[in-house]
Amino acid sequence: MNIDELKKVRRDLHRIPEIGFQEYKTQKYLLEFLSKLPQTHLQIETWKTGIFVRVEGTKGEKTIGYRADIDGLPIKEDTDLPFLSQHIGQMHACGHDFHMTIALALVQKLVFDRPDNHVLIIFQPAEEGPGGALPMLQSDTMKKWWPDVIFAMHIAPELPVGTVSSKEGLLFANTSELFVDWKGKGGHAAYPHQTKDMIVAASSFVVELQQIVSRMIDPLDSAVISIGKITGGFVQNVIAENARLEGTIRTLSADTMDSIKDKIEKLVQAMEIRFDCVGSIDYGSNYYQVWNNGEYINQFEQQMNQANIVYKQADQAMTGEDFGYMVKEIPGFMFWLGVDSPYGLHHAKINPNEDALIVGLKAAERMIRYINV
Ligand SMILES: CC(=O)N[C@@H](CCC[C@H](N)C(=O)O)C(=O)O
Repeated sequence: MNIDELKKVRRDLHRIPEIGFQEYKTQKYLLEFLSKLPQTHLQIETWKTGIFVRVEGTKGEKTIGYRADIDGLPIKEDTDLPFLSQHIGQMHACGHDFHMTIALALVQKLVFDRPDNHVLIIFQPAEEGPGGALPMLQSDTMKKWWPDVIFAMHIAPELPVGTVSSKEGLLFANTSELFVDWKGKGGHAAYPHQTKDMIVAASSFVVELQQIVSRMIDPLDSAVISIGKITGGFVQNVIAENARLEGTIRTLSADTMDSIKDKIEKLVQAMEIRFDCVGSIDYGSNYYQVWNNGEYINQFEQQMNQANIVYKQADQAMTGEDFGYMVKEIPGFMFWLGVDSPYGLHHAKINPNEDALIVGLKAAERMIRYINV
């Protein structure tokens, strides 16, 4: 695909974002694209809303895995792009439209100019939640086509086009979702003493929560607790009987994650006593950290230098990625692809520079053809 074809595919996909495990139109689009390629050395198997694509290598000694995530986010797009999301309230605000486009272009290149090794391209649903990587990893198709090495990319709005970035060891954090439901007693807004106000309980809890990271975690360690959504109540003059908080916890180690969860549980108990209410915690989905293999990061840096793509040393980030489960089981790595957008990941105005599609394709293809397994 040339840049115009890459842009077209990216824009088609950008128009139809779908959240985790509902990527039906996305899967259909991907399958239609793949069905138009010569099928002789191509094997395609669907898994839920995801797809496994295997390109048979000419020598076939090893299998190189490459993973692209395919889901969008429940965000209302706030751009004036002509290819704006057609699904109101859903958006590719994390670059998965880029990731898929590059993966499709990669398959196309590889079927016309086959590599020595086999290649397994994984179109994975539900990266933003509840997580498709772990169940895909455990699937029969994955076991049958198990790769010897695996890698993936993620767009980086803060990096210029022409740049990639990564590091050995920990790249992305351990994550856990956090949902807390509060149940008290509703009533008339003028008679608060007859109620158990869950707006006040939930608000106090959010404020107290901030002190776990700032006062109870070693400042030389790092952690994040963010609440992204609060719901509760029905109308301005009725005290809310229920409230719900939705957030996420990020840590650099599994031990710190356990310690934070323990502190959150104690805080909920304390709030139950203070507000005479019931708090219930659900940790939703948890992602294992992304740990990059040092040997492959060295190779990646060398290959990028030879391809005239600028390689920068990355810092570890508090983003999460269920790709962490894949590199836990299979040696590999993840890297950032510079897309130069003033708005960051998960922002309703993010608009990555499409020139980066060529760079991402070149970087991925180079690794697939030249990685030394
Ligand atoms: C790359 C990226 O932005 N990933 C997401 C993963 C979210 C996992 C889960 N829903 C959670 O919030 O813990 C991220 O927000 O980092």
